[in-house]
Amino acid sequence: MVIINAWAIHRDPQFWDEPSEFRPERFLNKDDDKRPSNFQFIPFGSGQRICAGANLAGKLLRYVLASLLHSFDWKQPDGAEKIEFSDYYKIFIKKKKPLMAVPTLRLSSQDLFA
Ligand code: HEM
Repeated sequence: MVIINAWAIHRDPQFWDEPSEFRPERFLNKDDDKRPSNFQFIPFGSGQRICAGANLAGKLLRYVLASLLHSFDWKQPDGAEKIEFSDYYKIFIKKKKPLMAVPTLRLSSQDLFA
């Protein structure tokens, strides 16, 4: 059985410039082909057992993130340390230090949150 380690692939400098840097703009250029068919970017796995919800998740994630940013102002709790981005990998990736974020309602009416 071959086990593909997506964590290692997603951080391989052979495929990604400065792989540990948070640079979401690297996904903006559609001509720069980093799609799953090239097996450089496989958050949903690949092949026969590829995630059955990949398309739904791709659409939902944008909607969920946009809704959270639109509906709330976000800040760290008082006295919190600087946000720490490092992570570790076992079966899945976890942040080394949990991120605490405090939402505050930002829409003018409760009805707008429905
Ligand atoms: C960001 C969200 C998600 C991520 C990162 C994700 C990732 C994955 C991964 C890595 C696998 C294993 C693929 C493999 O074995 O090669 C998987 C399997 C699966 N996922 Fe997701 N998934 C997500 C959301 C969803 C959603 C929203 C659904 C359903 C509505 C879903 C349904 C499934 C199913 C049914 C499988 C098993 C497919 C099979 O074994 O044939 N996933 N997912």
